[in-house]
Amino acid sequence: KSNNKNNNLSIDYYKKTCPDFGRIVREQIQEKQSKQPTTAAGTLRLFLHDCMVEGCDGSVLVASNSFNKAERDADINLSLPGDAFDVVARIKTMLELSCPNVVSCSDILAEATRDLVVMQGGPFYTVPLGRKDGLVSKVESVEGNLPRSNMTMDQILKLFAAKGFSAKEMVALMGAHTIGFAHCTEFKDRIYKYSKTTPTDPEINPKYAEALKSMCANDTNGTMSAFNDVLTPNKFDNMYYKNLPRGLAALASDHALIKDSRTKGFAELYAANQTAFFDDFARAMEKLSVLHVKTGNAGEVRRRCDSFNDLMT
Ligand code: HEM
Ligand SMILES: [Ca+2]
Ligand SMILES: [Ca+2]
Repeated sequence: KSNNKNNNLSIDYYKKTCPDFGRIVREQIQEKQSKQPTTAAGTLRLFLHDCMVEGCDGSVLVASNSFNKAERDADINLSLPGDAFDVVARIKTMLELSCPNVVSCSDILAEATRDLVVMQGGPFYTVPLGRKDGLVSKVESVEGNLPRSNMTMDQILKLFAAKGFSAKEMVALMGAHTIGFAHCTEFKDRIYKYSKTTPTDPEINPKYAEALKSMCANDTNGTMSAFNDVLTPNKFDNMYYKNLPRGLAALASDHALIKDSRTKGFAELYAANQTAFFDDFARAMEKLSVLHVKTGNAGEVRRRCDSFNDLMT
């Protein structure tokens, strides 16, 4: 059952016009994820970055051109991995062969994200379909709509509240960090210049802090990264929450979940009860996946996911 009504989306939107939609998405994500195991986490983050800016409308997929500097060029989006964009492009190519000009890129991203979460062991949730792709993607729209690892919990809660998410839903969504990476730049202040008296946050597990330091010391070109869940980085489970009290979170924003009375109880609940986490994560993802969706004439079905159909807009 969907929490969101009146958005004109439906589960069987492509039933007549593109009956193989679900199968094609599943086949492509399985092939891609088997070859590039970072695809799932990258795609889940790409989906978040799409939905939080202008809604789930594929605006993050558009590449900049001479007429327009797009969202992709915002500094926070530069670390989105190419494999995530690639899996969407591959699905689009296959769908254009099967049912040309029918399936939107925003629907592809929403469905692929869900299937990748399931493939990594996470919960199934329904993805209603019929999103149209947005006609706007501006680099300036990004700032202020996406969370940063150096934000206070107060700022993070406000940001998610502005998109309609409760503290509990936000904590459940953060469980996405049970898979994937963070680059050294995102946590180097916590290990090298935490305070005047101690360079390293004493709440990071000391052995883990040493491992992070020696890894990031070799980070000459900014490519080194740590798992957001160091124990089960490829498995979608509730380990991320169990890691928090052990000092095994690299990102300050992850550790902050157990430092704030508004979020701590939920993080403890999900650490103790994976079923509760899966249920709440699934409902929160359903909600995220219909955030400010565009239907009818408010958008288009892009021919290519990385450009608007009218190249001069
Ligand atoms: C307080 C809120 C959040 C903050 C501050 C935050 C911040 C970050 C940062 C800094 C990274 C590392 C990016 C990099 O260095 O490449 C990251 C990765 C990731 N984030 Fe979040 N995030 C938040 C919430 C979420 C939510 C709600 C989701 C999804 C529902 C999500 C999904 C992911 C995933 C899957 C990755 C791994 C990406 C990869 O491996 O390529 N995050 N996040
Ligand atoms: Ca968007
Ligand atoms: Ca995990």
